[in-house]
Amino acid sequence: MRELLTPAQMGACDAFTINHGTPGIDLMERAGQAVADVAKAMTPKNGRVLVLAGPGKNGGDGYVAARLLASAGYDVRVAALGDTRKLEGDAKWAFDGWNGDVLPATELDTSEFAAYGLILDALFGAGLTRGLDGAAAALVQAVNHAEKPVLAVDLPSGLDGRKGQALGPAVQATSTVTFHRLKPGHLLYPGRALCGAIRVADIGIHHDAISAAGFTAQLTGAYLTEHLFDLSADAHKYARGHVLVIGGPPEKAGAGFLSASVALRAGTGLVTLALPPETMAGSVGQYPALMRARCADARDLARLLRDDRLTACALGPGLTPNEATRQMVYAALDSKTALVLDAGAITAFAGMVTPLFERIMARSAPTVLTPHSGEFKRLFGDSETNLSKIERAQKAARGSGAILVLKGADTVIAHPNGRADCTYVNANAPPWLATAGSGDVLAGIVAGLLAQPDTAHNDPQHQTATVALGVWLHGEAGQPSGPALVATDLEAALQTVLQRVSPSQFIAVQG
Ligand SMILES: NC(=O)C1=CN([C@@H]2O[C@H](COP(=O)(O)OP(=O)(O)OC[C@H]3O[C@@H](n4cnc5c(N)ncnc54)[C@H](OP(=O)(O)O)[C@@H]3O)[C@@H](O)[C@H]2O)[C@@H](O)CC1
Ligand SMILES: [K+]
Repeated sequence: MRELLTPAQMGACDAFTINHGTPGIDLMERAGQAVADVAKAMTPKNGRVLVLAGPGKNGGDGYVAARLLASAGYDVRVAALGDTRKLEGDAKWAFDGWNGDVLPATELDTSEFAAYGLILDALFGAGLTRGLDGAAAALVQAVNHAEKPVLAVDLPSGLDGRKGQALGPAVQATSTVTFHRLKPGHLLYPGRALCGAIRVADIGIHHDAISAAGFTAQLTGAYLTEHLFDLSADAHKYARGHVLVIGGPPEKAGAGFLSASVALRAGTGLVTLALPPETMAGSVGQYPALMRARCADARDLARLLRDDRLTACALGPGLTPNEATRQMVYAALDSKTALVLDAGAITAFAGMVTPLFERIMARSAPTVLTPHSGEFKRLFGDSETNLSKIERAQKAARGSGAILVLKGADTVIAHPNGRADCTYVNANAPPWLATAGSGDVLAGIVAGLLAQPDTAHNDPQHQTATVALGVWLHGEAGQPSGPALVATDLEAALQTVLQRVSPSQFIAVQG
């Protein structure tokens, strides 16, 4: 269930299934049934349900659901947008199966919406081609104004299922039932907020359909923990990797400490925090599990990176975006370690990306860039308005040679190969994870995971899954604190999450 399908890919899955012998009306019947089942759970038996049916197959699902709800004893009213005489194919079949009245939606008295227990939005789904206007826009606005429970069929009407954006008005749903697999629009903001609670219903799509139609990305999840390094009981600490984190000046030194301490928590064997002399002086006694090294400039860094036991390096948290940082990034890019570039190390290259991308592309070890949307714009611009966030991350990964972590409430992870099986969307991050230092923690987790030996080999799927695992762990760790979360809480929370999901089967022998 982890593949994400664009509406076009979902349409191809429908067509594949139909071509392999399942009539389209069977798919529509199951879709309508799934919608009716959720509707029944949302409104009391015999309650009043208003079904708004559109001009295509989304409307068809609505007519099926109307029939099933009416036969289950609900008081169902159906209003159609568009000329029902123009309905064709499966949608016409579903319309013909509805025995009750159908009111033109333009004749609805929207002030009566408040009298319904549930509004079923079956206006537009996968076939939305443009922003809503005219009668459709007015209807959607009336639905939102009514402040009643709304169940959206497949997608809230007006929402683009590929991009997760609405060009015009869009339904604010309480719940959304979609079919077979999630679509990007269910996860990418603002789409995710429009969907409410999302359910994915099985409608009997052929099991080979996705391999034939393709998918666009995968949803992260607990399954990624299979990429956690499985510690053998007698593992030497060097066998678990060694991360070098570069810390910044005293006023931003906390960032490096956050990254370094969680890199250790993520399971790497050793972490060295490289600090400029003025920060070094003030840090004695803090974080005793970390090693420290003096690093005043790029030359010092190059010297530190000559230690071939280092397996990953994180650079950027707490660093000032300037020439000195650029030189440090170049020194790190010349090394053979996995590299995570974040914050100051990203912004330092605003408007001068060519030498950065050339050097990333020349590396054999993985390089990870972790921009939030502002940092992303500084490196890649923001002119590609027709691309979804997934497509923008894939394009930026291809253009830079880096594994891209485009952060946000809907973080996208993409490998430069652009493949869907090396692209992820993360959806477990609570809103309060957007807090000072949270990005530093993420950079540390990712570096700590990449440092471990399983990830050193050059398999793009494994590397991207490891980065995606880091993003997922960060989201999991962010959940328990609630809105009071501060970044330092994430370290202990990460420990709890890893206790829960760790693959190690250590059995203590008692005397
Ligand atoms: N067998 C299957 O495939 C299955 C499909 N299923 C269901 O089918 C749904 C997809 O159906 P669909 O492809 O007919 O598209 P749908 O969303 O109903 O809209 C198309 C209509 O809207 C119109 N229109 C578009 N944009 C507009 C706008 N801005 N403003 C005004 N009009 C606009 C467009 O007109 P046109 O663009 O041609 O002018 C066309 O008339 C899918 O979401 C799922 O619910 C399930 O039953 C499972 C089996
Ligand atoms: K809909």
